[in-house]
Amino acid sequence: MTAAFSVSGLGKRYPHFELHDIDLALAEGEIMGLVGVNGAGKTTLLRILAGISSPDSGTVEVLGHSLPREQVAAKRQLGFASEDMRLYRKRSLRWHMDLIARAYPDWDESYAGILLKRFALRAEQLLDGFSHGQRVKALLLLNLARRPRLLLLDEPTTGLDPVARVEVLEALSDVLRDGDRSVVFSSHNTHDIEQLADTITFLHEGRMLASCDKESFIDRWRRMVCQGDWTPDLAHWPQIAALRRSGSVLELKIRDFSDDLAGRLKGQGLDVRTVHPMSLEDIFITTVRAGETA
Ligand SMILES: Nc1ncnc2c1ncn2[C@@H]1O[C@H](COP(=O)(O)OP(=O)(O)OP(=O)(O)O)[C@@H](O)[C@H]1O
Repeated sequence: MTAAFSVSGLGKRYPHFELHDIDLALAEGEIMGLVGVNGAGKTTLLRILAGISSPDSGTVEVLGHSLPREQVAAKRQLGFASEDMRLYRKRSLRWHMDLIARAYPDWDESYAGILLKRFALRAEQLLDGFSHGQRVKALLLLNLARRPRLLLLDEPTTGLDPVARVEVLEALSDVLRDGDRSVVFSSHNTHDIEQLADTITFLHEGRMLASCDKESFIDRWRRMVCQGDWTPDLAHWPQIAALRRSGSVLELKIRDFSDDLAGRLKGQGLDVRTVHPMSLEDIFITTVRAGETA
């Protein structure tokens, strides 16, 4: 299968930040969610994939095109939307739609019409009068109606009200209905990522902490509530990513969960009372705090 993108040994240095040695790929037809705290490097990675910024090391291939050499061909087939992108405030949305329709032969006017209705936008209104959420939706419409094979979205749901958020998430999942289109989006909202993404990538301080398909990701983690005394030996168990004590009750956050764990903990004097799945948010916070790979 062709990769929507693949990067290898990717590095980018800024005076106070470095993206370190990222190896990452996404199969066509899939959605990847990028999770990371402020300043983790999500935008930096997206801008490199969009051909807006060049890496200092490593290789980047987007839709079979090697960047930066073949970036014109790649850019024709990818869409990139981020909050800080400028639209012409004194022009209408219709004016922007016509501009993009002239530049991109794959522009789909009937899909643009559907999105206008879905996002409740008025094509003739000047961008000047758009609210933040309407601008986000306008930017998405302009990108989605181009029907790009790869859509790169930097925090597409930030600042949207709950209804608008769901509309945007639904529009994104619609993108994938027709086959080999792919999406990479960043978000602080792990619920959005959990809902939409096939593959989840954690970035922290410019490093990739983890990347894998959502089901395996969530399946690897558990929260276990145990009764008993903590023994120093347990501190060396790699599966225990976090511990909270309240009297004789211990709450353990477990990575690489296996069914034999309860028996092994029993051998250390801990009775496992309950075992719970963990949300993506909990997994992310635990991973970042543990400072290790998920
Ligand atoms: N052009 C630049 N010059 C210098 N430093 C930069 C530049 N662009 C990004 N950085 C730095 O790189 C780091 C990562 O920024 P980036 O925007 O990629 O993070 P992010 O994960 O998208 O964060 P946020 O969630 O806050 O948007 C930050 O410390 C930022 O200051």
